[in-house]
Amino acid sequence: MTKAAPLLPANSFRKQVIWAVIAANLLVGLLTVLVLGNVHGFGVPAAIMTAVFFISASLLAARLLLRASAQQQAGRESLAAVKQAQQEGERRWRKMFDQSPLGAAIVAPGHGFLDANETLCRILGYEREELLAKNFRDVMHPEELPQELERMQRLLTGDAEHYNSESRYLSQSGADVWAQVSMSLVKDGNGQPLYFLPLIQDIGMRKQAEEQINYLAYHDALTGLPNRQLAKDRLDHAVAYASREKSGVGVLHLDLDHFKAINDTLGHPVGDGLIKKIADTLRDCVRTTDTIARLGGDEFLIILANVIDPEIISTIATKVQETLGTTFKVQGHDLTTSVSIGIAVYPEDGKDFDSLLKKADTALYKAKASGRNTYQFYTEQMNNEAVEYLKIRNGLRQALINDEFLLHYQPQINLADGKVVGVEALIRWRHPEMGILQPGRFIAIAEESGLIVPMGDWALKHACQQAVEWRKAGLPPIVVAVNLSAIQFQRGDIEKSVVQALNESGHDPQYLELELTESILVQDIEKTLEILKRLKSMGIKLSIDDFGTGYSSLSYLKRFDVDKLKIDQSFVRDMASDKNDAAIVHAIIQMARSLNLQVIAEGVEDETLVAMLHGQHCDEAQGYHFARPMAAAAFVEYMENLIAAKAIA
Ligand SMILES: Nc1nc2c(ncn2[C@@H]2O[C@H](COP(=O)(O)O[C@H]3[C@@H](O)[C@H](n4cnc5c(=O)[nH]c(N)nc54)O[C@@H]3COP(=O)(O)O)[C@@H](O)[C@H]2O)c(=O)[nH]1
Repeated sequence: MTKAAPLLPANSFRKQVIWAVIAANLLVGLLTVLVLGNVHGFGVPAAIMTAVFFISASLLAARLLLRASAQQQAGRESLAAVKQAQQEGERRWRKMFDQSPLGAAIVAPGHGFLDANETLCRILGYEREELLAKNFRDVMHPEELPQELERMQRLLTGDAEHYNSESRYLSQSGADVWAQVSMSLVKDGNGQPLYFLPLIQDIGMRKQAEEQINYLAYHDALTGLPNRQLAKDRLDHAVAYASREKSGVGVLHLDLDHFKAINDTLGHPVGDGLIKKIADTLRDCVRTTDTIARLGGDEFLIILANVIDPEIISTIATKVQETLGTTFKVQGHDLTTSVSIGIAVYPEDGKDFDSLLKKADTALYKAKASGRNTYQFYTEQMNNEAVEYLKIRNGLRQALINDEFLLHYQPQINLADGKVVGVEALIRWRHPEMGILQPGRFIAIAEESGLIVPMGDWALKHACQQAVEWRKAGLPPIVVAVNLSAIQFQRGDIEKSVVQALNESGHDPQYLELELTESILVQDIEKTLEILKRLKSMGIKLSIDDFGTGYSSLSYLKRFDVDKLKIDQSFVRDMASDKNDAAIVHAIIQMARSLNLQVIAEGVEDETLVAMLHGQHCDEAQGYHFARPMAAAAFVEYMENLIAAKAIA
């Protein structure tokens, strides 16, 4: 607009000239009328006609002149406007180029820099002159160069018009610069390449965030070790490599023994500290080509790649056990731990992560079950056991809902007069597929899952109800002994369960005996003492089961005010042939007598044992010699037979 302003005076001057011409023509017209009319003798009309013609012609000429002038003027104006617009466009483009938040450059088809804006200089860390002295190839990352040149070549050959890519560049200091590039090729009117126009956005922050997210997705936050996802990836690679090289892969599943106790007693920060130290220690046990991963909690995974001699797996397992067997100092605590290891091997035990880990897990379970601090290779036999284990574990909850449990009762005999003084209630499971299962098959699993609590409540309730029914059926009053698990003391409300079982059934507490294991008495002693005191005050009897196999401490016998010791059947069974067992049984009976406790021997299978126990003044006995555990109805029959036999005698 500033350049258009001087056109106006020229325009009005031109109009003034034209109007002057018209005025002159009019004047000439008038003079013509006067001269022709007066001098040459034209008649007035003819003179007027001539003048009118003259004037009209003048006016027409003036109009044409004016129009032509206006058109000429407009042409000149539009040319100037185009020029002005062009200049304006260039100015805008330059401003955009210079001030763009994107790095921009003009690069010759031969890759030399023709121009570069401030942002690009800043992204790459160059002064403008320095950058313009470079070639575009100089700032490309060597690893990206071949692809990037190929893409640019495609623009030159017309195979592509434009491309976007994420590429690495090199900054002036040699650091990697991640950028999003949008590249176009500008051509002239004949389609000949003029220059490349790359627009470059620094995406370093985004890449950093992506890398961080990626790292977290594949690593354990506490130890920095690969997590399960990355372990799977590494195992897949190790298996692919081993398959090409005809070698093996060892998968070692580690689980720390009794780690929970450290967490529970010293707190989670100490537990975490120990896990970190163990992770560091494990790193030193294997080659850099092997993988140590943390699967969570106290579980680790070692992947031994390219195993040529399988012996190496045992060697590493032993090394790991020995190394982790040392003392770790964590927050001022000296901690010792041990580890159980389950091992599966590619290709024998599986070909993928899931099957190898599953088998290593099965072997780990076996290692735990066989006393911990050991390692076990997977065997097919373990698989059968694992399948059964899972079947039982999954079926237990349903068994409670479907009322699949039942109690059998084994008589307890007074050795002095041969009378039945009690029964032990022993649980069984009528499994829908596997038939009647003995407690040895499922009690430990029920303890592990916590289901022993509702199962124990069920046994208490049904044993009390049964005792009441027997009384109603006319049997003499006898004590019913119910086994309790340590887990019922830890996780359940045993006092409430007992009271409820007694109240609901109406059973006399004097005829209820609770069989406790020694492990119950050594856990949370003060709390257990209080509970047992209250139960005893109700008239309930307490016996200690499997006596001799545990801590066998005299102090707790006194403190807990128990009524009876039950000598474990492992001593009773062989006491006739094994002097040591005989001595242990004798010592337990003597100790019980001196503490004024009743004593019962379990596992009595023959008359010789009965005679020996009677001779040593053992109070009671239980075993196959008298009767096997039996169903409630069978017990009624058993008792009626006994009573009838006595009556006849
Ligand atoms: N927490 C709970 N534990 C329970 C419950 N019911 C049972 N159990 C525990 O299971 C253990 C195994 O019981 P079971 O398989 O029934 O075996 C008992 C007897 O059948 C067996 N026994 C008895 N006499 C003999 C014999 O002469 N020879 C021989 N080889 N075995 C015999 O001993 C088991 C009784 O042992 P105990 O309890 O130590 O007296 C069992 O030990 C219970 O701990 C339950 O409801 N809850």
